[in-house]
Amino acid sequence: METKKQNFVVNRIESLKYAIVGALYLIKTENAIKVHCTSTVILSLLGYFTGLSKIEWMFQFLAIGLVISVEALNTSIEKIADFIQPDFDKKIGTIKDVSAGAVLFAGLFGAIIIGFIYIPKLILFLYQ
Ligand SMILES: Nc1ncnc2c1ncn2[C@@H]1O[C@H](COP(=O)(O)OP(=O)(O)OP(=O)(O)O)[C@@H](O)[C@H]1O
Repeated sequence: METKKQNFVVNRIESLKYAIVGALYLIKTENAIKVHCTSTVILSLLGYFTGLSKIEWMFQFLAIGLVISVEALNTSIEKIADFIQPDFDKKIGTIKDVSAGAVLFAGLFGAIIIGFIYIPKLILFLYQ
């Protein structure tokens, strides 16, 4: 029983290692992910200096996490598509377009959340 429990913990740590390798690969190779990481730093600094509330921080990180996660899945789908069909294929094109559409949805709603947080602060800053 103890061995099984240990294996479970070891397996989880192994999986985490693979996930970190994947995340580092994305950061090193994908321009979109680099842009999102830069945006994360900028938004975190902006949040710090504008004094976000706990709820605003939660929504900001939720929006950032949503966009980065969907972008990562989109990259994964693109790579699978390129692997199974390196040549031009209408169906592959649709698969990639749909996957890119998911990123667009996440980005759009992420931007709305960020807008809800910062637009009132901007208005207050400009007119007070
Ligand atoms: N093998 C293919 N067959 C048909 N259409 C393709 C194929 N590869 C790409 N496309 C079309 O080109 C678009 C862009 O594909 P691509 O793989 O270059 O994604 P991208 O968003 O430009 O990639 P990145 O995330 O690296 O910037 C797809 O959404 C699709 O419409």
